[in-house]
Amino acid sequence: MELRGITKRFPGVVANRDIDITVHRGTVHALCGENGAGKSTLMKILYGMQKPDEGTITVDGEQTSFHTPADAIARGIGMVHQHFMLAENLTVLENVVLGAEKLYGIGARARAKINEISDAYGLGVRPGVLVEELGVADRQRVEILKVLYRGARTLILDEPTAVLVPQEVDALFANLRELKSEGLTVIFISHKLGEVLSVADEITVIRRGTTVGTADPRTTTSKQLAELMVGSELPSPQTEEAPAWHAADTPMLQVAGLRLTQTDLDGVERVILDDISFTIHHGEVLGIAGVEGNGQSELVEAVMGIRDPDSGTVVLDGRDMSHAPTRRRREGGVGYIPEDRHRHGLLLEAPLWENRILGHVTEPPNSRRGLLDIKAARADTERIIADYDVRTPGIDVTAASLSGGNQQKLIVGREMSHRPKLLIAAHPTRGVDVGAQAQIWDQIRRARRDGLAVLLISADLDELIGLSDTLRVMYRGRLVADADPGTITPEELGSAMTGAATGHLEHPAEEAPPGPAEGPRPDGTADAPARRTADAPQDTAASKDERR
Ligand SMILES: Nc1ncnc2c1ncn2[C@@H]1O[C@H](COP(=O)(O)OP(=O)(O)OP(=O)(O)O)[C@@H](O)[C@H]1O
Repeated sequence: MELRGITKRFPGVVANRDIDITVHRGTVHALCGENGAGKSTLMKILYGMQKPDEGTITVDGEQTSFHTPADAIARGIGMVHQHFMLAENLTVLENVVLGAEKLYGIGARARAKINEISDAYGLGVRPGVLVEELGVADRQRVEILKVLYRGARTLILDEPTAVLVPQEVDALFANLRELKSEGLTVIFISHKLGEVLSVADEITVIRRGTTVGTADPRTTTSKQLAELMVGSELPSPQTEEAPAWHAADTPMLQVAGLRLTQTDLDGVERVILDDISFTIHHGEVLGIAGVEGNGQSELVEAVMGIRDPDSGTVVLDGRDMSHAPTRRRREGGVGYIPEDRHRHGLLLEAPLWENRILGHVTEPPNSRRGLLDIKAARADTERIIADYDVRTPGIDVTAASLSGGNQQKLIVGREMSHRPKLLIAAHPTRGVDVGAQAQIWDQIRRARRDGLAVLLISADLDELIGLSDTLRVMYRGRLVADADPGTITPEELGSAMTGAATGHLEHPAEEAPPGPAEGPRPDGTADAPARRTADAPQDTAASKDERR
């Protein structure tokens, strides 16, 4: 596939400027670049979601132009989005055939085809299972299978490893190698440079909308790749960890006996949060590790007052907030970086300066003596954009027009600007490039030294281990084990999380091959002694068979 001279302009921004890329069949091709470099725009063009202003796309020697994703699919190009688009209450088979009934029907032929594809690429997908019973990694495989079922020979994956634990990443990469060996082509976007180097055959680097070069993963280091991305030597490759840090004894957040149940459509009651209790002290980061879907999101929403638990208490800095609305909790000093930035973090169609006010209407500098101070809010938006390096043509563009990573930087900047006492941070650096990630980590560490308490949820285990003072594992709505962030490795933590969570599911494809070397941790260490878990009941992550 050849892209030549691709240019795409948006008001005030040239997202892609004369981009050239050649992707060879049967390879894994990675696309790297800073937030806002133009990667997603390029992939959207390739998938028919956006039309380039200039340039040509040639597939198998034939020049093509895509007007819709259907055109791209017809030419064998499929995309797996970061947000999975599966219907939970349908089976794998139903999800796969939905909208593609004409291909192999909806019965035995479709089932046979799914099994055939699954076997051919070692995906281990079973057509009869309900999607709601599947973990994140399995859902991703269903999404991949869905695209293959429609005849894709080239797969575009948008940050496919963002939600996976290390073992699942290894398994995904094994799948990608399998696809490649069958002559399929994979193009993927990732900010995790260690992973890029371990799986890609070719790397194209985009900087400020232009291709600045290709890198050979066999001879390039993460540092060199990052420098190619930013266009200069990295000022400091690693974030500086403060000297040994001890949190104060004063509790900032006390959660006790939190229980949340939900009744399914068929009347069955499911326990989402089961007797959750913990305390976070002033200056303490409590990290909660768990495979997505084990109650972490609901816990965050219960603490924020977005969800009403059945019972339990939430005490913030000595004040009972158990029944307080979200706004009062925020005014009580809670900063919130939500998991879903589009649903809870931003007003996508509003300009950046209005988004800067969002959730903080009554606080300075946004308001003065009860009145909105738009001038001050606008000026502060400019400041956040400069401080957090949010790449945008201005503060009057909509949040929707920012790249994903830049949207995230805006949210982090907004929440940190109000000097919260407690920060509820769900995946605070998801989609953020390596440079900005280090900056956000530093911000959180600095604020922690001034007493900030943090409830941290993250699928990035390096981040979770690197930032947390206390680490707990969540499984099926319960906090089942403690881990020592000082000694545990991401692989061990990943095992603790997946071992419990997937113990009852079939995972043939998760037999990971000898995987590529993992990158270093944020604190610079590579290996650590065995995991130490405490107070882990018998049926917990720690004691279950970790690899099925
Ligand atoms: N619909 C749009 N309207 C206006 N500007 C846009 C639109 N989509 C993207 N842009 C701009 O184009 C540029 C490239 O954005 P893009 O999303 O392609 O970056 P990216 O490399 O994928 O970044 P990230 O790593 O943060 O996802 C950015 O400056 C962004 O603000």
